[in-house]
Amino acid sequence: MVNKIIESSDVHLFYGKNEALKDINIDFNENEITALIGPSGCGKSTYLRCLNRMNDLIDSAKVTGKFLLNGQDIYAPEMDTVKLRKEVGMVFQQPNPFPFSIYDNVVYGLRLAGVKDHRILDEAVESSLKQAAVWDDVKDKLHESALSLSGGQQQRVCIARVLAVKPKVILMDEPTSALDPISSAKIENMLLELRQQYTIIMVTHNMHQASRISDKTAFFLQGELIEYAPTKKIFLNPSEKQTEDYISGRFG
Ligand SMILES: Nc1ncnc2c1ncn2[C@@H]1O[C@H](COP(=O)(O)OP(=O)(O)OP(=O)(O)O)[C@@H](O)[C@H]1O
Repeated sequence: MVNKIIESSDVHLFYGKNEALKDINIDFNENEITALIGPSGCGKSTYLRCLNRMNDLIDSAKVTGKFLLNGQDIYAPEMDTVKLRKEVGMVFQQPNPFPFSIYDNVVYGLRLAGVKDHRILDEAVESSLKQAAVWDDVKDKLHESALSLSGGQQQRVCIARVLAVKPKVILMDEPTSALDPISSAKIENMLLELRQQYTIIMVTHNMHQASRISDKTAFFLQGELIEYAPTKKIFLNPSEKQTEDYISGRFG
Protein backbone atom coordinates (compact mmCIF):
# COMPACT_ATOMS: atom_id res chain seq x y z
CA MET A 1 0.00 0.00 0.00
CA VAL A 2 1.25 3.48 -0.83
CA ASN A 3 1.81 5.64 2.23
CA LYS A 4 1.34 9.41 2.05
CA ILE A 5 4.29 10.74 4.03
CA ILE A 6 3.58 14.46 3.57
CA GLU A 7 0.19 16.03 2.98
CA SER A 8 -0.25 19.74 2.32
CA SER A 9 -3.54 21.49 1.70
CA ASP A 10 -4.98 25.00 1.28
CA VAL A 11 -1.47 26.46 1.46
CA HIS A 12 -1.07 30.23 1.11
CA LEU A 13 2.11 32.14 1.82
CA PHE A 14 2.56 35.89 1.90
CA TYR A 15 5.84 37.81 2.03
CA GLY A 16 4.37 41.06 3.37
CA LYS A 17 1.64 41.82 0.81
CA ASN A 18 3.07 39.60 -1.95
CA GLU A 19 1.20 36.31 -2.15
CA ALA A 20 3.90 33.83 -3.19
CA LEU A 21 1.81 30.64 -2.80
CA LYS A 22 -1.86 30.53 -3.75
CA ASP A 23 -3.91 27.61 -2.51
CA ILE A 24 -1.43 24.79 -3.04
CA ASN A 25 -2.53 21.20 -2.43
CA ILE A 26 0.07 18.43 -2.83
CA ASP A 27 0.54 15.07 -1.12
CA PHE A 28 3.79 13.10 -1.39
CA ASN A 29 4.08 9.32 -1.35
CA GLU A 30 6.81 7.56 0.56
CA ASN A 31 9.81 6.39 -1.48
CA GLU A 32 9.06 8.57 -4.45
CA ILE A 33 11.07 11.36 -6.04
CA THR A 34 9.01 14.46 -6.84
CA ALA A 35 10.35 17.26 -9.02
CA LEU A 36 9.06 20.81 -8.50
CA ILE A 37 9.42 22.74 -11.74
CA GLY A 38 8.42 26.15 -13.06
CA PRO A 39 9.91 29.49 -14.10
CA SER A 40 12.03 31.60 -11.78
CA GLY A 41 10.03 33.25 -9.01
CA CYS A 42 6.99 30.94 -9.26
CA GLY A 43 7.29 29.81 -5.62
CA LYS A 44 9.07 26.43 -5.82
CA SER A 45 11.71 27.18 -3.17
CA THR A 46 9.16 28.94 -1.00
CA TYR A 47 6.95 25.87 -1.07
CA LEU A 48 9.90 23.54 -0.37
CA ARG A 49 10.88 25.62 2.66
CA CYS A 50 7.34 25.31 4.06
CA LEU A 51 7.85 21.57 4.46
CA ASN A 52 10.48 21.87 7.20
CA ARG A 53 9.50 25.33 8.41
CA MET A 54 12.56 27.07 7.05
CA ASN A 55 10.27 30.02 6.22
CA ASP A 56 9.90 30.53 9.99
CA LEU A 57 13.33 32.17 9.71
CA ILE A 58 11.97 34.86 7.32
CA ASP A 59 10.16 37.55 9.33
CA SER A 60 7.89 38.75 6.52
CA ALA A 61 6.71 35.22 5.61
CA LYS A 62 3.23 34.24 6.80
CA VAL A 63 2.02 30.78 5.93
CA THR A 64 -1.46 29.32 6.31
CA GLY A 65 -2.85 25.92 5.45
CA LYS A 66 -2.26 22.40 6.64
CA PHE A 67 0.96 20.38 6.51
CA LEU A 68 1.15 16.85 7.88
CA LEU A 69 4.19 14.61 8.23
CA ASN A 70 2.98 11.04 8.75
CA GLY A 71 -0.28 12.54 10.01
CA GLN A 72 1.42 14.92 12.47
CA ASP A 73 0.83 18.66 12.14
CA ILE A 74 4.15 20.21 11.06
CA TYR A 75 2.95 23.65 12.24
CA ALA A 76 1.62 22.52 15.65
CA PRO A 77 2.90 24.89 18.36
CA GLU A 78 4.50 21.96 20.18
CA MET A 79 6.42 20.82 17.08
CA ASP A 80 10.17 20.84 17.79
CA THR A 81 11.62 22.41 14.62
CA VAL A 82 15.10 20.97 15.28
CA LYS A 83 13.60 17.49 15.33
CA LEU A 84 11.41 18.31 12.32
CA ARG A 85 14.45 19.41 10.28
CA LYS A 86 16.19 16.15 11.16
CA GLU A 87 13.22 14.20 9.83
CA VAL A 88 12.82 16.54 6.85
CA GLY A 89 16.42 17.33 5.89
CA MET A 90 17.51 19.87 3.31
CA VAL A 91 20.24 20.11 0.68
CA PHE A 92 20.87 23.53 -0.87
CA GLN A 93 21.85 24.70 -4.33
CA GLN A 94 25.38 25.72 -3.38
CA PRO A 95 27.32 23.02 -1.52
CA ASN A 96 27.61 24.41 2.02
CA PRO A 97 29.98 22.22 4.04
CA PHE A 98 31.06 23.63 7.38
CA PRO A 99 34.72 24.67 7.54
CA PHE A 100 35.57 21.46 9.40
CA SER A 101 36.91 18.08 8.40
CA ILE A 102 34.83 15.75 6.21
CA TYR A 103 34.32 13.51 9.25
CA ASP A 104 33.14 16.36 11.47
CA ASN A 105 30.74 17.56 8.79
CA VAL A 106 29.06 14.17 8.51
CA VAL A 107 28.72 13.61 12.28
CA TYR A 108 27.61 17.18 12.99
CA GLY A 109 23.93 16.34 13.52
CA LEU A 110 24.68 13.22 15.52
CA ARG A 111 27.02 15.10 17.86
CA LEU A 112 24.35 17.80 18.29
CA ALA A 113 21.99 15.00 19.30
CA GLY A 114 24.52 13.96 21.97
CA VAL A 115 26.05 10.88 20.28
CA LYS A 116 29.65 10.46 21.53
CA ASP A 117 30.42 6.78 20.94
CA HIS A 118 33.23 6.70 18.37
CA ARG A 119 32.15 3.37 16.98
CA ILE A 120 28.66 4.70 16.22
CA LEU A 121 30.07 7.90 14.70
CA ASP A 122 32.61 5.98 12.58
CA GLU A 123 29.90 3.67 11.28
CA ALA A 124 27.62 6.60 10.47
CA VAL A 125 30.41 8.34 8.55
CA GLU A 126 31.18 5.29 6.46
CA SER A 127 27.59 4.32 5.72
CA SER A 128 26.43 7.88 4.96
CA LEU A 129 29.38 8.62 2.69
CA LYS A 130 28.81 5.30 0.91
CA GLN A 131 25.12 6.07 0.44
CA ALA A 132 26.07 9.50 -0.89
CA ALA A 133 28.44 7.81 -3.37
CA VAL A 134 31.49 9.75 -2.21
CA TRP A 135 33.18 7.23 0.14
CA ASP A 136 35.79 6.10 -2.40
CA ASP A 137 36.74 9.72 -3.08
CA VAL A 138 37.25 10.68 0.57
CA LYS A 139 37.93 7.55 2.65
CA ASP A 140 41.65 8.27 2.87
CA LYS A 141 41.23 11.89 3.89
CA LEU A 142 38.32 11.97 6.31
CA HIS A 143 40.17 14.37 8.61
CA GLU A 144 41.00 16.88 5.90
CA SER A 145 38.86 19.98 5.42
CA ALA A 146 35.64 19.43 3.48
CA LEU A 147 36.43 22.73 1.76
CA SER A 148 39.39 21.09 0.01
CA LEU A 149 37.02 18.92 -2.05
CA SER A 150 35.59 19.68 -5.48
CA GLY A 151 32.10 21.21 -5.67
CA GLY A 152 30.55 17.89 -6.67
CA GLN A 153 32.29 16.06 -3.83
CA GLN A 154 31.30 18.79 -1.36
CA GLN A 155 27.66 18.45 -2.40
CA ARG A 156 27.79 14.68 -1.85
CA VAL A 157 29.37 15.24 1.60
CA CYS A 158 26.49 17.65 2.35
CA ILE A 159 24.05 14.93 1.31
CA ALA A 160 25.91 12.47 3.59
CA ARG A 161 25.55 15.00 6.43
CA VAL A 162 21.78 14.96 5.93
CA LEU A 163 21.66 11.15 5.61
CA ALA A 164 23.65 10.62 8.83
CA VAL A 165 20.72 11.76 10.96
CA LYS A 166 18.40 9.34 9.13
CA PRO A 167 15.75 11.69 7.79
CA LYS A 168 12.45 10.47 6.40
CA VAL A 169 12.26 13.12 3.70
CA ILE A 170 15.04 14.95 1.87
CA LEU A 171 14.31 18.36 0.36
CA MET A 172 16.69 19.47 -2.37
CA ASP A 173 16.79 22.96 -3.85
CA GLU A 174 18.47 22.65 -7.26
CA PRO A 175 21.13 20.33 -5.83
CA THR A 176 23.05 19.93 -9.07
CA SER A 177 22.72 23.32 -10.72
CA ALA A 178 26.15 24.45 -9.51
CA LEU A 179 27.84 21.23 -10.68
CA ASP A 180 29.40 19.87 -13.86
CA PRO A 181 27.50 17.18 -15.85
CA ILE A 182 29.57 14.27 -14.46
CA SER A 183 29.03 15.29 -10.84
CA SER A 184 25.34 15.89 -11.60
CA ALA A 185 25.02 12.41 -13.11
CA LYS A 186 26.62 10.88 -10.00
CA ILE A 187 24.10 12.68 -7.80
CA GLU A 188 21.18 11.66 -10.02
CA ASN A 189 22.24 7.98 -9.86
CA MET A 190 22.63 8.26 -6.11
CA LEU A 191 19.12 9.73 -5.76
CA LEU A 192 17.64 6.79 -7.65
CA GLU A 193 19.32 4.47 -5.10
CA LEU A 194 18.27 6.61 -2.13
CA ARG A 195 14.64 6.50 -3.22
CA GLN A 196 14.45 2.95 -1.86
CA GLN A 197 14.83 4.35 1.65
CA TYR A 198 13.84 7.99 1.49
CA THR A 199 11.26 10.32 0.03
CA ILE A 200 12.88 13.03 -2.07
CA ILE A 201 11.36 16.36 -3.08
CA MET A 202 13.54 18.36 -5.42
CA VAL A 203 13.38 21.76 -7.09
CA THR A 204 14.99 21.64 -10.50
CA HIS A 205 15.26 23.86 -13.56
CA ASN A 206 16.64 20.95 -15.54
CA MET A 207 13.77 19.36 -17.46
CA HIS A 208 15.92 16.39 -18.48
CA GLN A 209 16.77 15.77 -14.86
CA ALA A 210 13.12 15.93 -13.82
CA SER A 211 12.11 13.51 -16.56
CA ARG A 212 15.03 11.14 -15.93
CA ILE A 213 14.70 10.64 -12.21
CA SER A 214 11.38 11.79 -10.79
CA ASP A 215 8.24 9.73 -10.27
CA LYS A 216 5.95 12.76 -10.02
CA THR A 217 6.28 16.32 -11.20
CA ALA A 218 4.57 19.45 -9.90
CA PHE A 219 4.46 22.46 -12.22
CA PHE A 220 4.19 25.85 -10.50
CA LEU A 221 3.41 29.15 -12.19
CA GLN A 222 3.12 32.54 -10.46
CA GLY A 223 2.45 31.01 -7.06
CA GLU A 224 -0.10 28.49 -8.30
CA LEU A 225 0.16 24.76 -8.74
CA ILE A 226 -0.90 24.29 -12.34
CA GLU A 227 -0.48 20.53 -12.61
CA TYR A 228 0.78 17.69 -10.44
CA ALA A 229 0.93 14.22 -11.96
CA PRO A 230 3.19 11.26 -12.76
CA THR A 231 6.26 12.59 -14.53
CA LYS A 232 5.54 10.59 -17.71
CA LYS A 233 2.14 12.26 -17.99
CA ILE A 234 3.53 15.75 -17.39
CA PHE A 235 6.17 15.30 -20.07
CA LEU A 236 4.25 13.24 -22.64
CA ASN A 237 0.64 14.22 -22.23
CA PRO A 238 0.07 17.16 -19.87
CA SER A 239 -3.51 18.15 -19.13
CA GLU A 240 -2.85 21.89 -19.06
CA LYS A 241 -1.72 24.03 -21.97
CA GLN A 242 0.53 26.10 -19.68
CA THR A 243 2.37 22.93 -18.66
CA GLU A 244 2.88 21.95 -22.28
CA ASP A 245 4.12 25.43 -23.18
CA TYR A 246 6.63 25.39 -20.31
CA ILE A 247 7.88 21.85 -20.94
CA SER A 248 8.37 22.57 -24.62
CA GLY A 249 10.33 25.71 -23.83
CA ARG A 250 7.75 28.20 -25.11
CA PHE A 251 8.20 30.33 -22.01
CA GLY A 252 10.20 30.41 -18.77
N1 LIG B 1 12.83 36.02 1.61
C1 LIG B 1 11.93 36.56 0.79
N2 LIG B 1 11.37 37.75 1.10
C2 LIG B 1 10.45 38.33 0.28
N3 LIG B 1 10.04 37.79 -0.90
C3 LIG B 1 10.57 36.61 -1.25
C4 LIG B 1 11.53 35.95 -0.44
N4 LIG B 1 11.89 34.79 -1.05
C5 LIG B 1 11.17 34.73 -2.19
N5 LIG B 1 10.38 35.82 -2.31
C6 LIG B 1 9.45 36.11 -3.44
O1 LIG B 1 8.53 35.04 -3.54
C7 LIG B 1 8.29 34.68 -4.89
C8 LIG B 1 8.67 33.22 -5.10
O2 LIG B 1 10.07 33.07 -4.93
P1 LIG B 1 10.77 31.64 -4.86
O3 LIG B 1 12.22 31.88 -4.52
O4 LIG B 1 10.01 30.73 -4.02
O5 LIG B 1 10.64 31.17 -6.39
P2 LIG B 1 11.36 30.00 -7.17
O6 LIG B 1 10.31 29.42 -8.04
O7 LIG B 1 12.02 29.08 -6.21
O8 LIG B 1 12.43 30.77 -8.04
P3 LIG B 1 13.88 30.32 -8.59
O9 LIG B 1 13.61 29.25 -9.58
O10 LIG B 1 14.41 31.57 -9.23
O11 LIG B 1 14.68 29.87 -7.41
C9 LIG B 1 9.12 35.66 -5.72
O12 LIG B 1 8.27 36.72 -6.10
C10 LIG B 1 10.19 36.15 -4.77
O13 LIG B 1 10.59 37.45 -5.07
